Amino acid sequence: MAVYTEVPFGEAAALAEKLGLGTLTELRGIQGGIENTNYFITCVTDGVAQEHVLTVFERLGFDQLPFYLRLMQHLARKGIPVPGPVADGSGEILHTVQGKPAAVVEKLRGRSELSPTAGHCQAVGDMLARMHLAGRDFGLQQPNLRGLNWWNDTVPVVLPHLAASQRDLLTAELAYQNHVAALPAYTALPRGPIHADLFRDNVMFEDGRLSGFFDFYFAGCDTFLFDLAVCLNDWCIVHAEGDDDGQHDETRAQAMLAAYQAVRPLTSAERQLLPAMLRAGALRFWLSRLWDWYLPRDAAMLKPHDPGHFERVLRARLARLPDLSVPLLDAAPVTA
Ligand SMILES: Nc1ncnc2c1ncn2[C@@H]1O[C@H](COP(=O)(O)OP(=O)(O)O)[C@@H](O)[C@H]1O
Ligand SMILES: N[C@@H](CCOP(=O)(O)O)C(=O)O
Repeated sequence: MAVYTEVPFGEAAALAEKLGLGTLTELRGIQGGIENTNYFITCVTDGVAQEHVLTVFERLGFDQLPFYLRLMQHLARKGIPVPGPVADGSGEILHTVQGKPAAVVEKLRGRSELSPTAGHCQAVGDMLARMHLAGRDFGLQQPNLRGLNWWNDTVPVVLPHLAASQRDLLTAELAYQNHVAALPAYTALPRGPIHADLFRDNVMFEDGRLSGFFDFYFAGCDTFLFDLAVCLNDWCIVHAEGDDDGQHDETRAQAMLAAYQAVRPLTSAERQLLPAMLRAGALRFWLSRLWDWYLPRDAAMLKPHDPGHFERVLRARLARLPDLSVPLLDAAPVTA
């Protein structure tokens, strides 16, 4: 668990009261997560206890946060199961805790599904496509802050820590992704607000049904295809504790792709660039994990993710392109 900022009970209680949540009775640091400080807060009003999540943002600034919080609000209002941020009396959803930006959002029901079936992947593909459609008329713009520019800036920072074969792979893949970004097909890819980190631990299921997407704090405007590739790389691979080889599980991958396409069919440019985006998704998380690993921040409890996993995923995407031939669908696309 990462608790970078210890929040005094009194300060959390004052915020809860300001937000009309009632009397704070419990403030509990959350297991899991790596980026921000998170607490479950329990508040009581008229004898009824309700839980929310208090997030103190560690890297994102006051100027960047309205994009994420308003996006969550926008999607929640459009029926996408996303935790809505709690506003104060004046409608403000961005707050301050320990001098840092903070938000309080609804607590989703359910739990993460770390060993997903094809059914779970189907549910995620369906909701991901609905989310992409629902985000098309969102008014704020912000780039994916962990996109190509960040990769170009960060690769030189981690290279000195790596073995020669890793340096070669990272450098070559970065060059390839810069090449892809300049292709006309890439420019033609449909774009909009994307989650950009929709891993298994950022989705909740309750009684087998998808109950929500959360952790939008890596979201940004980017290609929908990148978002889908990030999901395929996490939800639809053969997971073997400690020694996975990054290979796709074809059944789950097809389930996710088919469900996504039943809502928003991929364009020809997207079909063409899916393999490149699978590589991009692997590069993105290999790089951020290397960065967290070799340049760690102080946290009360923090378990960095294994960078080697995404190195294996990237090598697997290079060695064998998965058979992700996109099935032709009869289903009429859903419009938002
Ligand atoms: N809205 C929410 N509803 C329920 N649980 C949540 C919610 N937000 C966060 N959590 C819990 O907190 C953990 C860490 O949150 P996460 O957003 O992944 O952290 P980080 O901000 O560090 O990325 C999650 O694994 C989940 O258990
Ligand atoms: N999903 C990323 C890490 C991002 O942090 P989290 O808060 O979603 O755990 C990864 O697995 O590297």
